[in-house]
Parts: sequence; C-alpha cells; structure tokens
Amino acid sequence: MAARIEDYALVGDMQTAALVSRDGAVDWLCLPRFDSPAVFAGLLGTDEHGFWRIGPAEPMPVAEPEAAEDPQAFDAGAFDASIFQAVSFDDSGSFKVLPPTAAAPAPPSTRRRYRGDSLILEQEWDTPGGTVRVIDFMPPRGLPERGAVPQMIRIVEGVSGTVRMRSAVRMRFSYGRVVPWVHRVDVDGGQTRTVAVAGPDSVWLDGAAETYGRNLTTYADFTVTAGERISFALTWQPSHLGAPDQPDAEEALAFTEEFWHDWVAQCTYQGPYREAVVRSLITLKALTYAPTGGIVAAPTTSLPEDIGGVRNWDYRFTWLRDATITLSSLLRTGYRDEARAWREWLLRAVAGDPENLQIMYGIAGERELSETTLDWLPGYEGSVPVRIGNGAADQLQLDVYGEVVEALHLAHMTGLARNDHAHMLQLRLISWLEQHWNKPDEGIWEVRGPRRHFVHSKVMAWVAVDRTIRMIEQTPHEGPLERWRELRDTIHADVCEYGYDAERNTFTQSYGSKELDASLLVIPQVGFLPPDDKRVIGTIEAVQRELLTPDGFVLRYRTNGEEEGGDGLPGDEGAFLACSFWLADDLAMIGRVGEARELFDRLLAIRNDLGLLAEEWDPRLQRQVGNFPQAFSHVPLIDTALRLTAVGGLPGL
Ligand SMILES: OC[C@H]1O[C@H](O[C@H]2O[C@H](CO)[C@@H](O)[C@H](O)[C@H]2O)[C@H](O)[C@@H](O)[C@@H]1O
Repeated sequence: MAARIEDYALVGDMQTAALVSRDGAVDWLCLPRFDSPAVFAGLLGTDEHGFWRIGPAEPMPVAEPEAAEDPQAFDAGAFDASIFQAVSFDDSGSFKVLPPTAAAPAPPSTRRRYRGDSLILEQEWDTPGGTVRVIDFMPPRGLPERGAVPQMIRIVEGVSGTVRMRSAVRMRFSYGRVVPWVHRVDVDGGQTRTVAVAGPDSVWLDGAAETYGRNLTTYADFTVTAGERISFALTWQPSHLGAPDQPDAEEALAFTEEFWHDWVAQCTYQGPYREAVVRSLITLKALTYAPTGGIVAAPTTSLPEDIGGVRNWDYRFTWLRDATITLSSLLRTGYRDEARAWREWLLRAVAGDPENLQIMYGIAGERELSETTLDWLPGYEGSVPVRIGNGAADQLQLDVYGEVVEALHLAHMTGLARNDHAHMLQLRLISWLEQHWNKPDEGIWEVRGPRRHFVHSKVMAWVAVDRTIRMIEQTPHEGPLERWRELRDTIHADVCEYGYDAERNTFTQSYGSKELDASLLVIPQVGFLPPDDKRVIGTIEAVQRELLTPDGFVLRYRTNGEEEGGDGLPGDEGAFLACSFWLADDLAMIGRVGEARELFDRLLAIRNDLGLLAEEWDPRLQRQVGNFPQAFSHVPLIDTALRLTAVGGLPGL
C-alpha cells in the first residue's frame, strides 16, 4: 500500500518527477516526461504496479536466493512474458518461476531533509548495526553541458557502523500494466547492466552491487560501512537506441547541487518566511517543463481529494490559470527567465487561433487531452477511477482570460522586455471576451455540473478588460479605449447587481444562487472593489461563517455528501489550501493582520516535514489530500508570505 501523501518527497529534473516515500520507495515516476506513462505506479496501486525501494535490510527479513532451483518447476504452459524476468537472471541456466509477491515491508527513515536549498533528498536510517544515508536526486536535464536522457540516481552512504541494505526494483511500464522483458548486459570491465524493455521504452539500471531476479523483481543485497558510498542509477532511453552512457553519480550530484544553489541565489525575497518561500519556489521550478516553459499543476494523477472517492484527476498538464499565477510568484521573487519562457510557451500554444483558447494544454502546447480511466489500477487507498487526460480541457472558463492578461500585464510592469505578439494576443483576447463575457461557464473550479454565471468568472473578465485599458493608457499601444471603458463598467455593474445578495451582505457563487464560494475572496485582491467596501467585508465574514472547517481552513464551496453536489460530483472534499491562503490575504488587507498571521502560521504547520503541500487538507483525517505537490497551493503560500511581509513593514521585499 502506498504511503500517506505527506510522507512522500519530490525529486525531479524539470522534465519529470519522482515521489519517494519514507521507506525509501520510489512509488511514482513517469518517463521521460511528466505526462508519460509511469514506470513506477505503486502510488496508485500496490507494489505490483512498480516501485524501487532502497533501505536497510533489517529488520526486514532478507530472503536468501534459493540454492537448488528445479528446472522442472518451469511451467511452459503458463506462458507469461514476465517469465523472461526470472529466467534471464539465472546465471546457472536453471530457473524457477515464482509467483509475484508483495515485497517485504521496509522501515521508515529515522529522519529526512533536502540537502540545503536543493531538490536533493537525504534520508537516514538508524539501525542496530549503524546509520545509513540514501541520497536521491535527478540531475537537471537538457542543459548544454548535460545529457538529454532522464536519470534517477541513488547514492547509499555509510554514516556509522555497518548496515545490511537491499535495493528492490520492480519495473512496470504503462502505469503498472506491462511487465517488461528484463535482461542483463555485460559491459567492459566485468560490470553488468540490467535493462528492462517494452515497446518504445528501455530503462537501464546500473549499480555497484550485484543483482539477482526473484518474484519479477530485481534485487541487490549489500552492506555499507561508515565512509563507503555505493551508487545506483536508473536511466531511460528510447528502446531502439543502444545503451545510454553510465552516469557518474558523484559528478552528477555535484552538478545538481550547484544548479539548485545557483538558482536559489537569484531569489530576491529575504523576509521572515524565507525558508517556506524558497522551498515553494524550488517546488514550482521542479514543476516547470524546461524544454518548453510549460508548467504542470502537479506531477501526479488521481491522488484523491476525497479518500476512497471519485474526485481523482490528472494534473500533469499546463493550466493557463495555475501557470499564470505561478509566473506571477516567480516574477515577484526575481525569476525572469522562467517568466519569459512561459510567455513564449503561451504564445506558441495559442498561436494562430487565440479566439479558441483552451483553458489547459499539454506541457508542449498539445490540445488533445482526452480523459480516460486506467481500470487495472486499484487507485490510491482504493480511490477509483484513476484518470489520465482531463476533460476540463474542453470547458469554458472565463476567468482564464483575466489570469492570462493579468500575468502579461505584470510581466510588462516588472520590466520583462516588450513583446508585440503578447500585446496582439491581449487585444484579441479582449475582443473575444467582449462578445462572450456574459455567457455561463464552468468557472474556476471546473464544475462537472451545468454551466452557470459564476461571479468569479465575471470578476476575472473585468480584470482582463481593466488591465488591458491600463496597458493602453500607460504605453504607446492603441486600442478602442472608450468602448472598453464602457465594457469594464458594464461588467462591474452586472456583477454588483446579479452576483450580490444584499440581504446577506455577500457576493454569491453564481447569479441568483444562495451558495457561497471561496473564489469570491479574490475580489479585493484584484482591485474589483476596495478592501474596506462593506460588500467585501460581508463576503469575507460570510466565508468565515459558512465555509470554514472545524480546524479553521477554507472549503471552496459546500459539497453534498454522497449525493451529487452543485459541482456535479458525489462525495465531499477537503479544505482547498489556495482558498485558505486567500482568506489570510483578505484578513491582512482589511487590517486583521494578527488573524491573518495566525491562519498563515497554521497553514505552514500542515506542510509536510519537507515543506510540501498537496491541493487540499482533510480536516477529519488531518492529512493532506489531492495531487501532490500542487502549484496552486505553493503559489498562494508565496503570495501570502509576501503580503504579510509587506503589511507588517517587515524587511525582506
Ligand atoms: O472539481 C472538479 C475539477 O477538479 C480539477 O480541477 C482543479 O484543478 C485544477 C488544476 O490545479 C485547477 O485549475 C481547478 O481550479 C481545480 O478545480 C480537475 O482538473 C477537473 O477536471 C475537475 O472537473
């Protein structure tokens, strides 16, 4: 069974990412890209769906290789491609096919941390024999001086005494469905490499320790003594190519450490929340797809928002919403290159057809993201279906126009060189919005129920028009200013008339509805109304009254238990962390800074021990839920930290 979501650590190379549990298991890794099929999908199933665990062999029982294996035990009638795995490992020529079994449980690490401000994970185990450290990382890929193939490197280091260790790898291609053909290849110097092949993919396992196959798993048993370092590397390569170079683990480690050190050194934020901000920035950087500048919402699919429920979605795509707010955070903390790369990505993605803007794309700008289910996977703690692709790609979500235009505006205001194509795009988006802002849509939460006139969507349409007017006012660019000023006023009046419930003194989720929605908290943040407007204060207080969990975090809206709710889905969900950060922002904006700080501190406290956040927090189970780690949680964390630093007059910005 997979670990709790917060028990995972992230390592990545800015093209894909792995989740590593406290017991030393890589339970999720898609190769070669974030959105490729997983090679290790144990996260959404069991060990049978693929994992790579390195940890102490004790107190785990160590299964000794069976001495006399009986060739007759091979049942040729029960042919299974996976047999190749067992056969290929038997040097003596005899073999025995054993049924797959779950690998022995491993003990959790005694402590773990990232090595300084990097994405290099260090886990340590104190055992009766001594202390051992496992260092996990993926060298950043595609840089001029580096190779282009993904590598996951694991260095086992003896800290004290002598510790018996075990590496166990079970590769399953195509999200746990395909058992690859595994064989060994002798290379110069008497070393052996293990390669797994199926279809277009090959994965090469290199290690200083000798391997053997058992139960469709590749094992290496070894001991490590104080001061000794034993490395393993897993490299992906298209299967029609020859063997990839064997990585130099120590050189790759030094390069990776230097990369992250140099990247973090560019951060301009020096305030009191620096540790949390830097960890969030590193996480966001890890979610960028370096070759194109696209940014995934999260590196996982189908980590449930409701454990055991159906709210399981694939986040390995670039949402305009999530990516633009990520870009804003990066810009405000000094990161221009990523912002420039993302603007280029955006222009390429929507090129030729900006009126048919999709709300999300593949990480290279792909438009086809059809949603389907992987029915052979039992799901994270039984949460099915496991989905790949995302049907929300075909939705109408008017807020993305506001988010995109706001990001282009911010890029311009923070001095990113002018780009005429970006300017043209902005004008064409507004021309389109002029005709469509008054249509019902699926809104920021991508509801699967009927379209509505979501108030947040209209507010963000107002933002799009407002920022474009400001851009024209402040630059030599031209546009139909008078017409668009009128449009801005019309949208504003429409929202205030139909989206506001005067009796309860609150804006509502959609026109004419009595429902509340935490997305309304952005109203003062985007400047739609000033923070001291009574309707703004009324809305903040209504959210506090009606959408708070018992432990004081914020739900997006009310769900309806097992009955289908207004979002078209059965089941409940946790507190949405972005909304909880937005509440802290609003409280700070209306002068309730103490309450804002208190809420922010509680939000920081529910990050995992490595500073990572999923999309949601389950208040009943007191655990993180939803895809992990999630850009949409780390971005507001940074924004709120910056705001609290500014309102407190604290140094650091
Ligand atoms: O609630 C149903 C919807 O849930 C997902 O959307 C959420 O994630 C997006 C990516 O972070 C975010 O932009 C959006 O605001 C969230 O509601 C899912 O992607 C949708 O398919 C689903 O309808």
